[in-house]
Amino acid sequence: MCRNFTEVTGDMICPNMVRGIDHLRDPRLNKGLAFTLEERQTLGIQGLLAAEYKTQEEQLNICQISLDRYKDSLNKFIYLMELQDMNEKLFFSLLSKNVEKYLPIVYTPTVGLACQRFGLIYRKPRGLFVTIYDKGHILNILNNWPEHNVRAIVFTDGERILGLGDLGAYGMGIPVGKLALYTVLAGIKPHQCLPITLDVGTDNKDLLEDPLYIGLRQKRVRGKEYDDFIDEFMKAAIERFGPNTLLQFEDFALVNATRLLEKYRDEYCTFNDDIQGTASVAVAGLFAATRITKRKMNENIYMFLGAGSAATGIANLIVAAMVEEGVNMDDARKLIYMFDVDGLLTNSRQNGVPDHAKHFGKDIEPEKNFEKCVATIKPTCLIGCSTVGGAFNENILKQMARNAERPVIFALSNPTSKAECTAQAAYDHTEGRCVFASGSPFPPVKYKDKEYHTGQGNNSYIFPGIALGVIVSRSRRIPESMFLTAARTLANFVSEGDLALGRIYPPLSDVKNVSLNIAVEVAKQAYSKELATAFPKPCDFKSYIQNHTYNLQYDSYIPKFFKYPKSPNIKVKPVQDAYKGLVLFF
Ligand SMILES: NC(=O)c1ccc[n+]([C@@H]2O[C@H](COP(=O)([O-])OP(=O)(O)OC[C@H]3O[C@@H](n4cnc5c(N)ncnc54)[C@H](O)[C@@H]3O)[C@@H](O)[C@H]2O)c1
Ligand SMILES: O=C(O)C[C@H](O)C(=O)O
Ligand SMILES: [Mg+2]
Repeated sequence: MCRNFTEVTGDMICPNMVRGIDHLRDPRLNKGLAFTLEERQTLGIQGLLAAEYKTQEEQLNICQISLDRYKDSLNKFIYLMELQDMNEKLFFSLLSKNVEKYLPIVYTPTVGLACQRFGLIYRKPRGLFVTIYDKGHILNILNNWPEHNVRAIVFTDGERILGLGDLGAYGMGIPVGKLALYTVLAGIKPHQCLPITLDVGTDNKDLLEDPLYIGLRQKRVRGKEYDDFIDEFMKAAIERFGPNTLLQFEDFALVNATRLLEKYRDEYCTFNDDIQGTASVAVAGLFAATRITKRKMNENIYMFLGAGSAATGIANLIVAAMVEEGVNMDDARKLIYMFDVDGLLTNSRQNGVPDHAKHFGKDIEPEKNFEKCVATIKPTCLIGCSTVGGAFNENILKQMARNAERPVIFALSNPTSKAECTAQAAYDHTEGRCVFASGSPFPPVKYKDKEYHTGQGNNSYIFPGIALGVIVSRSRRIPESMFLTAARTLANFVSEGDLALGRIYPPLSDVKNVSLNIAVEVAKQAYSKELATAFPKPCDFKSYIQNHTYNLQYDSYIPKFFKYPKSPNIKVKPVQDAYKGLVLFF
């Protein structure tokens, strides 16, 4: 039996005709043993499956049992990737069912390990690899992508994968993981998402010598040739998929991240997740923390370890938040200190202040000892975006406990091994008085017989909702104000119960609702700023957006008008319990 794809799925457009067997081979159509007998017979696939019928719920239980059998997190990751390649709805419904349990596998920290071992676990390709040698015909490569209705691209050049450094083409795990979260946390349809790795080589010596490496085996191309390549990619992306295609920069190194964002933000529908998404989630956490510390945003002194993409993104949004609350911009900047690999950002230090962080250079004596800075400057908020695991040592944490009654400590570097301190260390060395968040999840902390559930200050609370709002409104651009709005929306979701548990973010199980609300605010802003291009403007934003999201439930492949002809000679008899739902002919 042949049918059109559009007819089958309702929203996929594909000129190819779909045969019965394609329902087993195509992960978007496959339901495994959940094909009813009627479907099996209608599609001509009866006998290609075992006789048993299983509901989606039963299949989910089997997946959970299978996953629980694996002790090694990388094996869990491989299982989930294979599930995604086999049965997309089952994959996404499994992740949605228990976000707290499965996010740490498809996302940080396990995705970091998966990227490091990408050559070993690479089986079925997912996403596009565009290499520097495709320069001049990138559009042709994008034309090879079989989906036409792509609305969002997450792309990396693999140079700063989490805090793990240059992983070259192995970085593909990141855009794939981010886009899985687009669907799980915001309900964006999977076929509208495209992960891309821009392969310009790698400067990672180990990878260049790794026999398993799958990318270009050469040093990174830099300078004009790199810039021209990125330029051609950006142009080709919108030529192929339309002018309002969302282009999310992910895990670019500091040398490129800020300058590329500045170059493209007013010309394309683009944002840098590490700069802007991170800023938004961190500021949301700081907003929520004010309810515990009773200090307003401008009653804090902020100290960053790391002054790269994430740190300066956060610092700039903290300033914007204070300005919105009536604080003078210069006064706001004075409250923020930064410390990078060369020491405190002071105007008189040897290498000067890097351009991207120039607003935060201070006219004080240079200092290379971070611990000393924490003791003399006495920050009340300490924010780690340095990629240096364990950098917030016992002395530093104890000093923070002296600096404030309720010190705020964010260890945002990923994956877990790169976190500036663990949740347990933060509580132990601040007598349980800290307000803590980390980029990767930590298990609950016990301090003096009380259990605390610390929050995950990760941009995953932000980028899916921003993307959903941008996609549904077809916004032409993504102004900075959307990230501040997203931060306020997220902070409003933090309940008194969360705060009592020590959490300044809502539980991960609420993220879907958070994303929906962020999307509503983002879309409203797109219309009010005349950036939206989807018309007519919706009356009820929430239900409009909900109507555009992915349905996790299996589709029925029996067209409504189709009545399966029952032969009078066939006796239909329901079989015993083991064959629940399956009707066999005897
Ligand atoms: N939680 C989140 O949502 C989130 C979001 C983005 C980035 N991050 C994490 O933050 C980290 C940094 O990301 P980025 O994009 O800012 O990277 P980046 O390369 O742009 O910046 C790293 C910064 O750390 C500084 N640094 C390096 N070694 C240092 C040392 N020994 N002492 C002091 N400073 C040092 C560098 O000078 C630089 O300023 C990564 O681990 C990343 O995973 C987390
Ligand atoms: O990927 C993450 O978990 C967050 C962030 O984008 C990062 O680069 O660390
Ligand atoms: Mg990132």
